[in-house]
Amino acid sequence: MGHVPVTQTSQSPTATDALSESAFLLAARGEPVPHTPVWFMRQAGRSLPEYRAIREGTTMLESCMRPDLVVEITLQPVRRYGVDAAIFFSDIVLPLKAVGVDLEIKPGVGPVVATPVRSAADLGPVRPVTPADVSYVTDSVKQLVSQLGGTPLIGFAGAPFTVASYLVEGGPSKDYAKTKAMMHGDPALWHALADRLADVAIAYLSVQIEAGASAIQLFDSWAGALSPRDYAEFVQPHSAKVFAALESYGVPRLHFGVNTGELLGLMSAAGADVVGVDWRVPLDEAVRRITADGSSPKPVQGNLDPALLFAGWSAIEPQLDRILAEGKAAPGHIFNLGHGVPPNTDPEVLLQVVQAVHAKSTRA
Ligand SMILES: Cc1c2[nH]c(c1CCC(=O)O)Cc1[nH]c(c(CCC(=O)O)c1C)Cc1[nH]c(c(CCC(=O)O)c1C)Cc1[nH]c(c(C)c1CCC(=O)O)C2
Repeated sequence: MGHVPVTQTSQSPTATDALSESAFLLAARGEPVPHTPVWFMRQAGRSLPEYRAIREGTTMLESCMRPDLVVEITLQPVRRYGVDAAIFFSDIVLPLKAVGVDLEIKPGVGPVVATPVRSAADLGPVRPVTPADVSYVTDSVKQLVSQLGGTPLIGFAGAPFTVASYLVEGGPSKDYAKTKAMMHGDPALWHALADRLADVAIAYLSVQIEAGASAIQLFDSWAGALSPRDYAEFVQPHSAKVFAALESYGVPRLHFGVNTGELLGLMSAAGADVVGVDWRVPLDEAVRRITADGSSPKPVQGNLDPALLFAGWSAIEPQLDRILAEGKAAPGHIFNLGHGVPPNTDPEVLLQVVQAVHAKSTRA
């Protein structure tokens, strides 16, 4: 797809400069930063009382389709924590719901699909969104970009493997047995499904970028269930298609999965500009793995173990120092957790983390 680079026509020149020079975008480009930027995966959500209040009586997927709620929920953690980026409030299964795939998000469980994909006939409903299917996404992103000013908005989508796992298993899974059985037992069906899901991600991310998102993150949360060999054969080409299709927009492309220590090099090579790292591999070691094939180092994101948020400040603080020191091995470091904010996290602890990372990393 040939794209014209996005220009933020709705923004004043000053706001556009502030955005482009924001700590998050500087770090994502591997340029010097005034301080290490911080945001948290799942920063909007159940850990915030103001989120629980506004979500009352509305299902997760309904909320994603209402710009008033999307805008407010996306801004809540920016206001409360002063994070360096906002992440769009949506879900990885929203673009499937928007084209009529019969699914819901069950509270405390996750996405549940009515008719799991078992044969080529089941692929029919799985098609990319058009902008008209998700006009509420365009509306929400535009409102957010104008309200956020110099704070970047991260758009996101689920990567083909992670979204396929919900479609094939019918819901959350521990072992991904049906997904792996399809890959190896019916590779033609697997590749047809993953290729469609690449197109789904491309279409959904393009809508967000064209509406003004400053960066995108492709979540392959569950790819860590795969061996490097299976990842390379069955997943990497499809994720690579997504990154390649978005390249001409010129926005940073982040890539993240849990338990992906053995896959960091392959996920980087898929075309990520910034590689997300969970807590299992230190950031300096992550840089070694990303560059092991001879490629240049690139910015990394991570990697505080979310469990540490419950350990008390005297346990957290030395970890921040360690992570900031190890992050210096990369040309850019975006501070984050190694996975999402747990629902029972004390918001005060997250505020303390943001302020401490900023204070410790501010250039004299
Ligand atoms: C695997 C995955 C999903 N969704 C997502 C992923 C990839 C990120 C990851 O690895 O955590 C991505 C996602 N989902 C949500 C966001 C919003 C932005 C943010 O990070 O703050 C993002 C980036 C909102 C949400 N998505 C969901 C919630 C909880 C809904 C609620 O409040 O009831 C939120 C805030 C639901 C959801 N949706 C999904 C799960 C596993 C769940 C949790 C189920 C539960 O424990 O209730 C699928």
